[in-house]
Amino acid sequence: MLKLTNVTKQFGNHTAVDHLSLEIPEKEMYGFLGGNGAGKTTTFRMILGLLDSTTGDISWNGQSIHYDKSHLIGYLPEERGLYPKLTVKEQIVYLGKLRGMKKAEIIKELNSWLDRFKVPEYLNKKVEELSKGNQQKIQFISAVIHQPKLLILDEPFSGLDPVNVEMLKEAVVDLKEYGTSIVFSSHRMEHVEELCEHLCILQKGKQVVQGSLQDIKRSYGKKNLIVHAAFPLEFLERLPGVVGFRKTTEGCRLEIENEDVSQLVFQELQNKGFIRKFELEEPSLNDIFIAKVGASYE
Ligand SMILES: Nc1ncnc2c1ncn2[C@@H]1O[C@H](COP(=O)(O)OP(=O)(O)OP(=O)(O)O)[C@@H](O)[C@H]1O
Repeated sequence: MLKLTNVTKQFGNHTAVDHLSLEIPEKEMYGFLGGNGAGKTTTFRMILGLLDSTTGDISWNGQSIHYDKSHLIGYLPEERGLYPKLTVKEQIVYLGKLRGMKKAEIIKELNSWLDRFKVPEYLNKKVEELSKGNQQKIQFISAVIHQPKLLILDEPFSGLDPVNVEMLKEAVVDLKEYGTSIVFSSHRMEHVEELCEHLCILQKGKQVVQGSLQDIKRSYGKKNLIVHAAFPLEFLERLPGVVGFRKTTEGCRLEIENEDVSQLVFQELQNKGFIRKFELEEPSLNDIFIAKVGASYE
């Protein structure tokens, strides 16, 4: 289990990470969210031992994490860094050996990943000859080749087409099922919503939301109401309890204070004309993210 207790990182007077505490057990994918500059990469660097925390403690199964534990950890950084002139094989063999693996073992593992990603022909290609998306697959392989117990993925799906996103998602879910603890950062809320049971949202280094996805949604309270109708719906905006209104091609999407407000909306719609859809929805993670940090996303 990865445990961060009251971790703070200061750069001069600037507090990049402010009393961060979290726990990530085995077989768990933890969503780590925040706008630009929120402190995600700084946290990852502290977990990796590349930066020392100013105060607080980071431990893996009860022991402090040091840089010499790097074989335990796999890291896919946001800024990709492969050697363009090396072939895929040379590259991964080099990185695997740094993590204490034997050449034969590395090649076996690499071939199985290349097969899985449907690119076995890339084994002897230079990295610079591959498309950006395929380089991304190789970078992913370089992060998992040594079967790390803890995997840190910073924006793993950026730059990938939808087919490859699905392929990588399946790989990540399998690693989780296999027992890996995964920390996953993304600006794409729907990916986090799909993959993570627990998450936190950072703003200016502080956790403004944390817990299970289900509890976070429940405690947010507000719900969305989708209405499709054959008559104008603007009047709904003025009803008490309706806190947001967005016109859509087929009707509108309301944000309501709580689910009881849907009764009132339903009554107001009756006898006004044909209603094709009336549906109460949980708030999306995107709604919650925008409500909590939207004003200062940049
Ligand atoms: N080495 C450093 N020296 C000084 N300030 C730093 C350093 N590294 C990060 N910061 C500052 O710490 C804050 C957090 O940065 P960090 O890179 O961790 O954010 P992030 O959440 O990863 O953002 P993004 O989503 O844009 O990658 C920012 O205000 C940044 O300017």
